[in-house]
Amino acid sequence: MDPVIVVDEVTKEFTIRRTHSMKESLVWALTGRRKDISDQFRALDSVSFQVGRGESVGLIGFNGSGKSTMLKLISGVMVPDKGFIGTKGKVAGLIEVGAGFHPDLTGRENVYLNAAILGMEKSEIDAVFEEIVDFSEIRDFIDQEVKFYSSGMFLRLAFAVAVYTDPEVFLVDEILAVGDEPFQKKCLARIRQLQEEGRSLVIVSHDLDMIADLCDRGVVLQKGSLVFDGPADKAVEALRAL
Ligand SMILES: Nc1ncnc2c1ncn2[C@@H]1O[C@H](COP(=O)(O)OP(=O)(O)OP(=O)(O)O)[C@@H](O)[C@H]1O
Repeated sequence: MDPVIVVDEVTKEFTIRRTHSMKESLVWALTGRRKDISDQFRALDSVSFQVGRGESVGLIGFNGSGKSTMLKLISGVMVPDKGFIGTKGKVAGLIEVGAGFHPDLTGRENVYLNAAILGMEKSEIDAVFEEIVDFSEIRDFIDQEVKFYSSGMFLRLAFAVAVYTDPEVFLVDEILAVGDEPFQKKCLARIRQLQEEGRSLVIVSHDLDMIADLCDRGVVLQKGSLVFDGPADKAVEALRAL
């Protein structure tokens, strides 16, 4: 396998800030503030897997199992506490829809901003701008500030920008959740096109039938640990049996 993503023994912990009673805080202060008063929560525990060039991998698991955290680590918006993550080629993602969008800028300005963040030159963006707008089908709103967009309109523009930036590796988290049915179909068709072009995909979704249909492989996370890595249909069976 020619890996484009390597995840090696990756651990990610979050600090949970909970409220403490007066007594707890007092005891903590009087005992010399020795023990850390905040709790550590391990969202990912020594997870390892690889994604090969041209492969489509579904990342599945119940709520809170660590899927989105894993995608954020692969995209580089978060860093692991332990372990190593490596990627090859341009990675584009649809992780938190609209996260890279600035609310006070228009759709048009955000397309340029996001595409530039994803490494495109202005001339390259000019060349695909019309296609991005056509794909998103929100031409009438492209010069409106995005703070007035609906969540579906955000998704449309964010998905269009991500696919037209020509990524080697495409990361998608619950892509279809807020899009209407015609747009979902269009996104799926575009994803299949990326697959045919030999791009690598990592998809997070609770739509297990779609994962089984769309992906070659499935990785199952349970409470932050990898519990299955194999053919997508078998991964879905493994998750349903948990
Ligand atoms: N920034 C953060 N600070 C604290 N805890 C976090 C943070 N991000 C995620 N977590 C915790 O890590 C765990 C894994 O979250 P994550 O979003 O990766 O799960 P998920 O598998 O994508 O869940 P879902 O299917 O519900 O979207 C959860 O318990 C969540 O509360």
